[in-house]
Amino acid sequence: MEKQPKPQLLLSSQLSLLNRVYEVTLNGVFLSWKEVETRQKRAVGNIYGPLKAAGSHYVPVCEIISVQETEEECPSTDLGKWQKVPQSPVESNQHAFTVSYVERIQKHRWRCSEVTLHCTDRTLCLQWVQAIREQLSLLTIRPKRLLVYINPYGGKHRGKRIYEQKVAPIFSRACISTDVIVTERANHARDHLKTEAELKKYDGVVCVGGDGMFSEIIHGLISRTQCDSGVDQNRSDETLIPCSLRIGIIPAGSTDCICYATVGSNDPVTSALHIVVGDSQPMDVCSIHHNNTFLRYSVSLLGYGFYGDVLTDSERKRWMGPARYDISGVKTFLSHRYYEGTISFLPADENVGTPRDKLQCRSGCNICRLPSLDKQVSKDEESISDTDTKGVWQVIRGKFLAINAACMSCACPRSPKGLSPSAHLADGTADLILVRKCSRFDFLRHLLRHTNKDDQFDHPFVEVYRVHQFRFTPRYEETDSELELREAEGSGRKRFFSQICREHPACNCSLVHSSWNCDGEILPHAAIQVRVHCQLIKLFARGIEEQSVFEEPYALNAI
Ligand SMILES: CCCCCCCCCCCCC/C=C/[C@@H](O)[C@H](COP(=O)(O)O)NC(C)=O
Ligand SMILES: Nc1ncnc2c1ncn2[C@@H]1O[C@H](COP(=O)(O)OP(=O)(O)O)[C@@H](O)[C@H]1O
Ligand SMILES: [Ca+2]
Repeated sequence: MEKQPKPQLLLSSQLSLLNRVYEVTLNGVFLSWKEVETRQKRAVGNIYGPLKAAGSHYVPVCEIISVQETEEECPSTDLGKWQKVPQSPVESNQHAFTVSYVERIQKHRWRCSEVTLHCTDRTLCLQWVQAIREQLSLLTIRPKRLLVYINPYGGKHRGKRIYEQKVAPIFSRACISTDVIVTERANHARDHLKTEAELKKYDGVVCVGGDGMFSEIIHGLISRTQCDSGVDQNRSDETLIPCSLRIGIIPAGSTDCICYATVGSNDPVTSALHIVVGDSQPMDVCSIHHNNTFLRYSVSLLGYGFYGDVLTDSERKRWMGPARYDISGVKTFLSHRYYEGTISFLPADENVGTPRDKLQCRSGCNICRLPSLDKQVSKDEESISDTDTKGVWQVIRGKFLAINAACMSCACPRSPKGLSPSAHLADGTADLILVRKCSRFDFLRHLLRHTNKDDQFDHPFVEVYRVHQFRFTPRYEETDSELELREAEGSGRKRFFSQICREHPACNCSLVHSSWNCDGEILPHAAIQVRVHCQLIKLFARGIEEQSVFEEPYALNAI
């Protein structure tokens, strides 16, 4: 392996911290402070092992939040402290600066930590502050100005408080200026972004709320971007223009799966810190059309049958807060409804992996770095029968308890590995999961596997495909010729029965329709066409970090 050149040393001094002397060093990559060993301590070190690792701290410059000159503590209270070790020249000083930086704690959460270093004189102190600030100013990926939307009614109605108490102080410490809009109605944020917001003024948009609120933000931003570039969203074959502004999610909703699946936790402070350091995570977006009319975009779950019915029922119980999903989940499970229809899909190349390969998408994911692009764009219905070897549409008919498409894992606290644990955030594909009609007991086993380590796809009634595009037509909307073709395969009695049902859609037979749950919103149509747009948006996130990143902070040989 090629040896990395050592970064240039910028500043190095002996400064004091909690009555001890440290060698403090700044280079273009790290700020480090290492305790200076006294003879007495070295002797202890010989007994218990080297002191170096224990007394050394390394903070990557890109994880420093801010630096400021520290207001002096009252000298009289400090005096005793300083007098304890009077020999050292650094300890008689009163000048100090404080560096705030990212610290990793358990479960992928980040915290803002601080170190205050004391200097012999003010000149040295200012020199340090200036040197660190200069390094921070080179980090041009960091946002300086943000547009914040808060949904005050998301989740447990704590959005405003979460922002004011946990997020705003971090932004102000990082010298980020903000314009804050507390929404007054549903779609306020979407409409404001679409038509009014002066987007040029900002380096990013922050969404304080749940998946539904995030959905509003991306609808506003994507529509605005297409509109500004003259792209017609109603055409399902259009190549959409990626949005340039990044979006930060401060979780304050009910499921918050987009935050959880891109950061690894639902923690407002962690999200705020990912925004401050200027992380960037590209993300796929599905466009959903009904004939040639644009309906919606989706980034997480698109679910017909079970998840559609859970959402429809839970909307009536919004007053319950996040618990509504549990109550509606049990109710929907007990109703055990199945739906008949046809799904056709354009499978992805196998070199992007498969939904069952157990290769999870993590920070710096290789599959997302070289995404598989949907080269064959379907122009119309004809391509369903396209026999081109590059991408052949496949057709599946049947009775389904659930049809789910996951553009990413959809991991959330309810299901830590998610609906499709190996789905990728930015590979240009979605995982299409078909759960065929089965017994209640089997369906329960499948559902419960979302909550433990067992493979939820390892059932004979579950199929999963990695796709670029798919379509769904519920049986009651199939054209007469399609139905006749299918019914010719069945018995005359079945044909008579289904005809009756088409005339009585309210009866409890297999022709009753469900709705699509699209990132927590109900879609008005059951027959839809879906296409994945690779990396259409970017978040202030970096994907879920491997655990070892915080267990062994950084490769020390890079220093
Ligand atoms: C009987 C035991 C059942 C356990 C099943 C656990 C499966 C959990 C899989 C959850 C997948 C969630 C995908 C996220 C969807 C969100 O977009 C949506 C809206 O979230 P929001 O309310 O806006 O935060 N939430 C739901 C529950 O539909
Ligand atoms: N001020 C508001 N009043 C009512 N509804 C709003 C407001 N702002 C946003 N919404 C809507 O609230 C819905 C739920 O928001 P979300 O933040 O996702 O919370 P939850 O996760 O609890 O569903 C979204 O569909 C969003 O459009
Ligand atoms: Ca994807």
